[in-house]
Amino acid sequence: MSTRRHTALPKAQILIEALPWLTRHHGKTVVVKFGGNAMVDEELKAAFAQDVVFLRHAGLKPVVVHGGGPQISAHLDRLGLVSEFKAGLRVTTDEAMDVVRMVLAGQVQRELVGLLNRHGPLAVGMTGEDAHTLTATKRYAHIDGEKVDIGRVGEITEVDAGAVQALLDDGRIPVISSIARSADDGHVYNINADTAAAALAAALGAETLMVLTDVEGLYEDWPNSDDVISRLTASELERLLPDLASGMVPKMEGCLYAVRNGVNTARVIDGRVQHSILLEIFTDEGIGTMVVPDGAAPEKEKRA
Ligand SMILES: Nc1ncnc2c1ncn2[C@@H]1O[C@H](COP(=O)(O)OP(=O)(O)O)[C@@H](O)[C@H]1O
Ligand SMILES: CC(=O)N[C@@H](CCC(=O)OP(=O)(O)O)C(=O)O
Repeated sequence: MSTRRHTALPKAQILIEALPWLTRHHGKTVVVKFGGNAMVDEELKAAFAQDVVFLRHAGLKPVVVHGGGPQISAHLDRLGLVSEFKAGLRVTTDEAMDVVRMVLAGQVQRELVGLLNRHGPLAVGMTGEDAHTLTATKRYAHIDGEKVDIGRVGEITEVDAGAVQALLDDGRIPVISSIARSADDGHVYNINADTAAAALAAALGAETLMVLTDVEGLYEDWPNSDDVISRLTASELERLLPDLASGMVPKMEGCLYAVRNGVNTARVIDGRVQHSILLEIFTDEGIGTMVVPDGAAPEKEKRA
């Protein structure tokens, strides 16, 4: 008797390719930073939510930290307020801080929670203010050796990951806005979302920090060529940092901080590619740029 050919066989092969990655990541915490520019397309947002829920059902513990730079700028613009960035950070007046908080916690975070919860009672939104998750003091920008006041922008001084961990232990998906409580004056601070994600990944002892953005990864010679660096060590990244342009600076500083503080890999991946998270975690190829600690053995890496 001849064996019947099943047309669905390739699907089984795809699932089997994911098996080693499923085994490797089972029970591990993955912090995913969803950026403003990767977040403006409705289909991409829905696919992002599917990926995160997939991770959760595959036995990983995803945590979402989100930005919303373009959404904040659009709202400020509607109010007739100008957006100014210095050294990649938004100059945040007291008035702008109210808008940042309202847009991140009241709009962007709510939308992400809603998209994730289409798939079940999983996501719980919070900001870094909640349960002392993120505490910060005033941060200054350093431009050409000068200390510049950029308003209510914070430098994270302490992370208490207890509330986030409790949500993970309860099987939830925490969705966190990048706002911190102030250690010094009872108000709140605006934190770059890449920086917030890296600090949380380290505090949670995450396996991976994954930063979604609107480019393929870290370009070797931006903007002159589109060669993406696929893997680099912490020391190699440290040497590159002074030459990076503003948008990439907090991302790569965050990746460096994460791998220097116990996170096994930090990746920058293209959020414009549908299901980029699944491609990165569950396929042999992987996409984007991966940062590893110095001396990391290739077999410990996800792409090995
Ligand atoms: N070496 C580099 N590789 C890739 N992108 C770079 C590099 N240097 C600067 N950039 C810029 O950084 C941008 C990403 O930062 P940003 O716009 O802040 O992202 P997001 O909104 O996702 O947080 C890219 O779109 C690109 O214009
Ligand atoms: C201090 C600072 O610059 N905060 C950012 C916070 C949001 C953010 O980081 O959003 P993206 O990840 O989309 O860029 C801002 O106000 O735009």
